[in-house]
Amino acid sequence: MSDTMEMAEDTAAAAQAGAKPVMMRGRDVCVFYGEKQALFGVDLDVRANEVTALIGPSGCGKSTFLRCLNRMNDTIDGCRVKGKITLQGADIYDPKVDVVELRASVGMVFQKPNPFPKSIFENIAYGPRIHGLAKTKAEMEEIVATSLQKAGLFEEVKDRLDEPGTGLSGGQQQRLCIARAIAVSPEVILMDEPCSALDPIATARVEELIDELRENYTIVIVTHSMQQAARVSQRTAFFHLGNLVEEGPTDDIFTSPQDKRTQDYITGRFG
Ligand SMILES: Nc1ncnc2c1ncn2[C@@H]1O[C@H](COP(=O)(O)OP(=O)(O)OP(=O)(O)O)[C@@H](O)[C@H]1O
Repeated sequence: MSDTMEMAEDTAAAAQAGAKPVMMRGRDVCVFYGEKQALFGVDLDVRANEVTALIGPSGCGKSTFLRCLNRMNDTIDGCRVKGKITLQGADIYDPKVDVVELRASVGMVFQKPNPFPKSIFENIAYGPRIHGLAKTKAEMEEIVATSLQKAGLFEEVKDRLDEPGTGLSGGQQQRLCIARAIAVSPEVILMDEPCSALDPIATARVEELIDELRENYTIVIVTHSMQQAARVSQRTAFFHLGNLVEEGPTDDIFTSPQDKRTQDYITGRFG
């Protein structure tokens, strides 16, 4: 079946079942770092306008899977990805895919806020500029303002857009990085432990933001905190030793996991 037909069937089936349509789909995803296999045949659907949390003990392959979704693993020497991953039905590993465009559609926010050593304005304007999204200065100012608004940062920085992004607090820097991802109009935002370097107040602010963003974007978040997964996600996927053990609605995973390994992890028997 063609990717487009598969996608049309998914959308129809999802609508009938009251579920959100599939935005990204991984099938039989295997990842190798040199000889070492890090992921074993992962099948996972990421649904539109939902937050999907990837949880599991250290080294289980959460970040590896996340990086497959925007081909960030391409940048790691010796890393090979097998299987199929689609974005809105289109194979993202097709040789014709422009990886820079893909990473605009599937943006990424990292563990440690990493603003460029430039002004707040330039941090946001850089992506739209290289993607040719603004024809005039006024259009660029509009994109910068809207992106900062969507990331809940505009009010705090509107009077100092020409000051360095690195001068903001950690939580503000992380929201700046989220605004930077938003500025190039992504479909999906990947977040790799986005709160692990933040204090509880900044964490709460970013978690609220994630909840707001789901209205317009699809979010996949790697988190070590089960409380965070429970607070922010609608679906949770539990990984263990490179395998996807189970996935489903977050409430089900936390209240009635099907697999003993999931149960042991969420009850704190290992981690
Ligand atoms: N660049 C790399 N080179 C070699 N091996 C790697 C690399 N990145 C990850 N691995 C290995 O792949 C496996 C999965 O790692 P990954 O970072 O995806 O797990 P994780 O669940 O995100 O872990 P953590 O919660 O500690 O961040 C681990 O055994 C890890 O050592």
